[in-house]
Amino acid sequence: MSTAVRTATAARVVDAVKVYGTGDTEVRALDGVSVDFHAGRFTAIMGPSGSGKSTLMHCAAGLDTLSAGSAFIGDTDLSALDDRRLTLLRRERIGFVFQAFNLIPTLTVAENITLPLDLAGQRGDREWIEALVDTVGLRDRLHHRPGELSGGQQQRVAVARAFAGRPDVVFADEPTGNLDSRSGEEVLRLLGRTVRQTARTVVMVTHDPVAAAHADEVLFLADGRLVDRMPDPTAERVLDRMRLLSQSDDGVNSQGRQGT
Ligand SMILES: Nc1ncnc2c1ncn2[C@@H]1O[C@H](COP(=O)(O)OP(=O)(O)OP(=O)(O)O)[C@@H](O)[C@H]1O
Repeated sequence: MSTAVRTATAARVVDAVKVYGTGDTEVRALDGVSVDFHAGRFTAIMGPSGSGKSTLMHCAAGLDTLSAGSAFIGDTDLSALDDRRLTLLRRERIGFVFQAFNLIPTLTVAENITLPLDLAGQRGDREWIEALVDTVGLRDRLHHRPGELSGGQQQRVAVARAFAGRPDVVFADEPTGNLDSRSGEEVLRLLGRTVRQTARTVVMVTHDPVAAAHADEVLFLADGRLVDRMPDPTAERVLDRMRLLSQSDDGVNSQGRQGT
């Protein structure tokens, strides 16, 4: 794989609409969202339950398709790709970290880290992978199986795996949801450090203001719309913003939808 040509925007969606169901059961999970995920930055997506966070992430990452609007990875319009090309793009240009670590129990840590590359028939950049192993602090665990590791260590393997192919962007969906606060903190610091040291891009969906505070910027969704952006967040400010959002959410529920 060629080293990616860095554009200012690693991923973006433009006028993104996602509608589930039809008629009475129709849900507009995304209702006209436009957002750039800047290259070399760590962005968190927050919002009340049902606000569209996971839908936005899945559509931006090519795991789901938009009903209207466009999603781009770099300059590639995902809607222009057939299933095969989309699978290749996900494999080669996107990394994923999920709440469940999704490691293969029969493979060693080292084999899990390079699995996406092995599946793609690529050797990968050895120097990069060696540096990643040190960044995640797992050099002395490389020949262990996931079952011999703590939850935090397993998620660190998943983080290394997500970055192994030097992806344009890593999407993380509640990456600390299954971890105690200390291990969660370690994984978040690791994500932040990897972004800063390697100029990679991370987009993370989270419910947790403390987790969001590790990002360079927090985006807030409500009712399928982007309602605010907060650079240089702190947990307190994120929490305050979320409180306001859930209050206005109550207002929307009782008084009908209000303009954003
Ligand atoms: N496959 C689906 N079929 C029907 N409706 C869906 C589907 N996926 C999501 N929705 C609906 O779309 C809206 C947005 O869901 P989404 O999961 O994106 O929100 P979220 O902000 O990630 O929520 P949470 O914080 O609870 O995980 C919700 O009303 C949800 O019920």
